[in-house]
Amino acid sequence: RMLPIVDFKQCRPSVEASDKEINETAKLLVDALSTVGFAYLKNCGIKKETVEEARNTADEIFNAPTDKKKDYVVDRETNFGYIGLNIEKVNPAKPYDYKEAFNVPNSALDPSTEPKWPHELSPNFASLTKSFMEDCKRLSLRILEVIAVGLQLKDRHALEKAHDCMGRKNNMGGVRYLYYPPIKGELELNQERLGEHSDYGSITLLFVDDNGGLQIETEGTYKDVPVIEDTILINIGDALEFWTKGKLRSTKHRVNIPDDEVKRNSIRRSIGYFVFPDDDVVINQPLQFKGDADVPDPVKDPITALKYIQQKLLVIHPMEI
Ligand SMILES: O=C(O)CCC(=O)C(=O)O
Ligand SMILES: [Fe+2]
Repeated sequence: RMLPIVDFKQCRPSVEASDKEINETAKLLVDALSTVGFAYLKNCGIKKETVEEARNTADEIFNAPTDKKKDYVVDRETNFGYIGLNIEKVNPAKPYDYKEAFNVPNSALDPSTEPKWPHELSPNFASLTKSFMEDCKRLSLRILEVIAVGLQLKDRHALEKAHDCMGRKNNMGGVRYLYYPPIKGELELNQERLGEHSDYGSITLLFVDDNGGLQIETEGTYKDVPVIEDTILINIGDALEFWTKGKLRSTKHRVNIPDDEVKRNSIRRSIGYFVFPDDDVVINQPLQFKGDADVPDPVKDPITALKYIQQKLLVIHPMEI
């Protein structure tokens, strides 16, 4: 097994943990995230049923006829909505991804916005997604605190403070439902279900189903990440790798098209909860570690999370379905 399993039982959002317990978990988690860049999280506090419900309500969208789904095609301004099969390349050097997706960015939860929720296709999608995102936010803030402890930051709440807008506007994170249909017809050479990429943000919570198929790059080759029941996956994104000057590792990963007939004919589903620093967080401002001298001056050439991530997004151009 390549990825460590980190038991989050003592650190779950609703639990009062002792410093000793937090420190132990923090060490294991940061060890994993600074080497492999991925870890399994056990006892994360989000119920299996909650994830199942969210998945099932998203299935109602994916199972709708194509012309219905077209009504909810992703809005390029807000990033809210549906992305069809063979539309997006997360690896621009590869053919289109053999996947469908539905994006719900954090801004969709802001009271000031009116996203076009697909009530007609899935009546409970909006409410279940909102409460799922609320759960993910709580867990993510807790994980950020534990990571800050593991990194020995001067202020153990420094990372949480940089994510204050999670779940509303001015933060590029959000949830993405992924739906990988059975493989049919001609494929392009080297086509994947999801091309090689690293995530852009701080951390990602990944909820995969039982089908397997995720692979991560280790020492130049892609290796299968086995499914472990009752765990979720967590990984580091580019912005946090950049901010920590490489202490935490953003590892490339993909979902390949399986050779196995049964797997090719199965639907695979996953949900990613993407955590990003708030838009205005300056991620080239060095983090402060315990023992560091006094607070340094603000950098002269600030790179905000928004600027950093927008630059990365330029390489992906979703088209109309
Ligand atoms: O579907 C998966 O397991 C991986 C999803 C992923 O890596 C992503 O959406 O960034
Ligand atoms: Fe990813």
